[in-house]
Amino acid sequence: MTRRDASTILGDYRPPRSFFATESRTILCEGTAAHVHADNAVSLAERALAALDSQGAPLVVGAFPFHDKVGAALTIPETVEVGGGLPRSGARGPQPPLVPPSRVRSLPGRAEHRAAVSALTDRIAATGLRKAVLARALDLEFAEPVPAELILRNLVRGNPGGYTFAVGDEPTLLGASPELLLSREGRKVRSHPLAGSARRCADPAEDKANAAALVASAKDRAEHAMVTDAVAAALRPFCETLAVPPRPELVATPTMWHLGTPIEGVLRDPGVTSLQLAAALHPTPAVCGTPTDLAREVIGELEPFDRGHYAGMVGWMDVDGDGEWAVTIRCAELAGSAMRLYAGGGIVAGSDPVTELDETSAKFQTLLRAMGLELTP
Ligand SMILES: C=C(O[C@H]1C=CC=C(C(=O)O)[C@@H]1O)C(=O)O
Repeated sequence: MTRRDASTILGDYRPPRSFFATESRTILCEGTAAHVHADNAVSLAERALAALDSQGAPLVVGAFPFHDKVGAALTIPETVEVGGGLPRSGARGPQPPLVPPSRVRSLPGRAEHRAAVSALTDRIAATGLRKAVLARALDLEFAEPVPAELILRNLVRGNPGGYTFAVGDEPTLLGASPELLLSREGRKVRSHPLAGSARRCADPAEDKANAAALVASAKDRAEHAMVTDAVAAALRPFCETLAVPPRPELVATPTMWHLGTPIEGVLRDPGVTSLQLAAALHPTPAVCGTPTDLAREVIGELEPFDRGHYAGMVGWMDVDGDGEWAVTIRCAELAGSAMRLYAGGGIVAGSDPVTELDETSAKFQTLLRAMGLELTP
């Protein structure tokens, strides 16, 4: 493992290398010493640790998809470069030289998404389902191959505080997630569940009013509480102490306001790894729902596309079990000149189809802005 300047590391990223950055750390991985395959998150966690031990490698990186059935592969890289946090301005950087896409298609269409939200609220009223996250995919087709490295640089620059990643090749998973699923450093564990959203506005008064309305919204607080409760319940058995603030705080990203709850715990058994803990949490109701099985079923029925790596987890783990795993949201999969963006929102009793459609449209802006595209999908 080599230490390098964070900006040099970012400059060196190009597919098929893997990149992952937080506020305080930048990681670039190259080559594949070994793949770690598993068909569920729990066995992936076990195999990853065994592979790190047997390879004598510093860390494992990669992404785990939403559905277990897709199967997951993490990579033990041949070389790893690590740096500190990247300078981030929050401003848009130089735009990638992209001409607008020749084709834009929402899956489902806007009217169909509103209809699906209505169908889901009916289901919530009639059954034991309390929440499910309904997503849209946005397919963009360009005349030329899209440069992943330019989009990544703008994602990093435009999302201070985000977990920025680029993993794999054909497709490359790219994104800037605001949500920490799990980090472990020694015995200290952290999670930062987010749920409950409002769009940011250029007009400061309107922006402030949106934030105030979000904090005051009983619907959003209920939607948020389901995630926090699930995360706390999953972590508690592993923890000697677990601090869960009683009320969420307002979290700002450049495109969205969210309700967020910073959770911190101290592990009972220091041998439990970050990936084992992340596997115990995944999928939280921030991307699936409550109860999990009913939500997964209704998502499969109502979403007309495969989530791929969207709504999974992405990150790294070292040989001591320390690591950081972000929830794979505000992301896209890029293959040559074709790109699929994903955005979803939690639906609960009282969710409004038009507001929910607008929320997904606002969430797409993380990627669209990084690509210099002005679209309101
Ligand atoms: C599922 C997504 O966001 C989650 C994270 C924050 C807020 C959310 C919400 O308010 O619905 C979602 O649970 C997404 O961005 O695709």
